[in-house]
Amino acid sequence: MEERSVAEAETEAKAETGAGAGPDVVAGDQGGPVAPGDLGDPSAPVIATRSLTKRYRGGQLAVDGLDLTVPAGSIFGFLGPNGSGKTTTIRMLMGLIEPTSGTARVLGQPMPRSSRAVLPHVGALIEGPALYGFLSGRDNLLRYDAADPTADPRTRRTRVETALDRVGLSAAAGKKARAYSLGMKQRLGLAAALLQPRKLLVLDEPTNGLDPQGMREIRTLVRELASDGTTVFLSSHLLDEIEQVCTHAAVMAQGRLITQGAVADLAAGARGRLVVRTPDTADAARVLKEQGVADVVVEEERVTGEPPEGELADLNAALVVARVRVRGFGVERASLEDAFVALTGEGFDVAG
Ligand SMILES: Nc1ncnc2c1ncn2[C@@H]1O[C@H](COP(=O)(O)OP(=O)(O)OP(=O)(O)O)[C@@H](O)[C@H]1O
Repeated sequence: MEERSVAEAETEAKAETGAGAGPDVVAGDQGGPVAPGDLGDPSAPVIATRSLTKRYRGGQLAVDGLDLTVPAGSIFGFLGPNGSGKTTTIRMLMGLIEPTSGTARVLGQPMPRSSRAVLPHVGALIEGPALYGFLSGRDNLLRYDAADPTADPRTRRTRVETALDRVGLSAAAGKKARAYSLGMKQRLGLAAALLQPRKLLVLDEPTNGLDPQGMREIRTLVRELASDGTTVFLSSHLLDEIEQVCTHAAVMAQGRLITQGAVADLAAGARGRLVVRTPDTADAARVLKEQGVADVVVEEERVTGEPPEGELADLNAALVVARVRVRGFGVERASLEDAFVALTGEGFDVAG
C-alpha cells in the first residue's frame, strides 16, 4: 500500500465512510427533515436502484439500466468479472459520482441528494483503506475518529479499542501500519468503518490480493459483522467467495444485471450435474450417451453429464446391464457457478 499525503488520505477517508459529512439532519424527499436513526422502514430494502445507468464521458456505458434490491440484514454479494460495472455502481450508491440516468436509494433515501444524512450510517471500504504508514494501527484509528465531528472525543479511546478488538488487531495495534500485512491493512480499514454503529457496510473486493488465510479471516469477520443485523454489501469477482459468505447475490456482466436473489435460489435455478463414479469411465460415457445424456464429460474415475428428464433409476440400470462398475451415482447440487454458466452461456473465467 502506498503512503499518501495527510490531506489526500483525509479527503478519501471522508469520502469513504461519510466521516465529517456534516450535520445529520437534511431535507428528505418531501422536503421535511429526516432524523438519522429513522431512515425509512427497517424491513425496506437497504439499497434499491431503478434503471440506474452510468455512461462515462468517453462514451463507455459502464452500468446499464440496473434494478438492484438489497434486502435488510442480508450479506449481499455483488458479483461480476473485472470491468462489469461493480465499482461504478458502488460509487453511485455512495454518492461519489452522479448517475447518467435512473435512481439509487440507500437506506430509503435518494443518492447522491441525501449523502449527508445517509453516509454517517454507512461504513465503506472502497479500493483499499487510506492509511498513514508512519502511524501505528491504533493511532490511525484515533486520527480517523478525530476527523469525524460527530464523534465524542471523551469516548474516542474506548471506541478505537473496541474496533481494534472486533477485527482482531488489539495485539498488533502498536505496530506501524506500514509493517502490516495486506490482510491486516484490510482489517484496519474495516475497523475504521466500524468506529460508529453502521446500518450498512459496503466493501469493494475486500479480499482482493489476500492469501487464502487472509481471505478466510475477512470472510469470518464479514459473517460476524452481519450477525448483529448489519447489512453487508460486498463486491467480488470470486464466485466461490460469494457462495461461502453471502445470503444473497446479484450477478453483473458488461454493465447489466444478469440475475439477483437468494444464493440458494440462484443455485437451485440451475440444474445440477449427473455424476457417475466408476473405474470404467469410457464404457460409462458410451452408455450415458446412448441413453441420451447430453454434455458427457470424462474425468478421472468419474463421468458427468446433464441430468436426464426421465427416470434416473433407468440410467443406473443401463449402466449395470453394460457391466459398468458403478461406485457412486447421483445428481450433485448445482453451484452458483453452474447458475452463472446456465444464465450467460459462458464460464465464469475472469482475470485477476
Ligand atoms: N472513470 C472512468 N472513465 C471511463 N471509463 C471508466 C471509468 N471507470 C470505469 N470505466 C469503465 O467502465 C467499465 C466498468 O468499470 P468498473 O470499474 O465499474 O467495473 P468493475 O466491475 O468494478 O471492475 P474492476 O473489478 O476491474 O474494478 C469498464 O469498462 C471500465 O473501463
